[in-house]
Amino acid sequence: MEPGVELKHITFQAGGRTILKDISLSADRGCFAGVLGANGAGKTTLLKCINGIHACSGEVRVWGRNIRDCTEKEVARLVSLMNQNTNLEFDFTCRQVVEFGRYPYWKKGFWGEKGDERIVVQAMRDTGVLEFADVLVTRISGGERQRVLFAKTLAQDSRVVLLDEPTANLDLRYQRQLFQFGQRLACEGKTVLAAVHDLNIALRYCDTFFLLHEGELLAQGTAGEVMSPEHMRQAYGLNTQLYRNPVHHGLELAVLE
Ligand SMILES: Nc1ncnc2c1ncn2[C@@H]1O[C@H](COP(=O)(O)OP(=O)(O)OP(=O)(O)O)[C@@H](O)[C@H]1O
Repeated sequence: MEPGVELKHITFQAGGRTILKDISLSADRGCFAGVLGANGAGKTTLLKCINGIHACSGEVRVWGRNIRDCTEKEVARLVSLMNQNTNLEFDFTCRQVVEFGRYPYWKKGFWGEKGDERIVVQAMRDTGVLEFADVLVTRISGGERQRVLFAKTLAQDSRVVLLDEPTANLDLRYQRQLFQFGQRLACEGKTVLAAVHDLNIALRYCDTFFLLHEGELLAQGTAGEVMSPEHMRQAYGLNTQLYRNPVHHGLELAVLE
């Protein structure tokens, strides 16, 4: 079985600079991967190469298909991206935003396929935003908007789910809920990749890690393989140590200075 996401020698250039340099990686179906790296390391750019927003050199394969051979709607059925900077300045209701997640399944000009309403309502219920369904998305808080965007991502029901700093505006309870959803999607067999700054939340919920540094893939694999003191020093300039949390017994990363 081919991996959920496979990148072969991806290079991306913009503004006269090479932002991603010869990246090859593979993420299995059913894995929840944390994409790590300092500010500017290339995490967002990498996610945008996977869903084809950025035209890069090399090969991007999703569920065994080269995304260059797919139509826009085929790509959207294969990959969804929850973006940290999605512009929601238009006067759509929260329900309409979530309904847009069903766009890849719409027949020409048709809004709301049969069965879509059930999927949309379920996604809003799961993310706790059903009560805002008829409220304009410009009238809710940043964290509530983030949850509406996640509901849209759930409604899109793609094989691969890309989350770019998905918990940036979320309180503790919804951060946990979102990562638990990531795990659930992976258990359903999807491939989930999340760009994350909070390494301890990544350690708690992700099973695979990719560490970027200045546009290059520094390490990929388990927490122990990726978050070694040498890699963390190189990527973040910090002395760190992985240890087992005595309360929940999972791995955590301590910064030693
Ligand atoms: N379209 C572009 N044109 C020029 N430079 C770009 C473009 N997009 C990104 N960059 C640069 O590429 C580098 C990587 O950006 P990217 O947003 O992928 O980093 P990141 O790891 O997601 O960072 P952060 O953690 O701060 O969100 C940055 O130095 C950024 O300034």
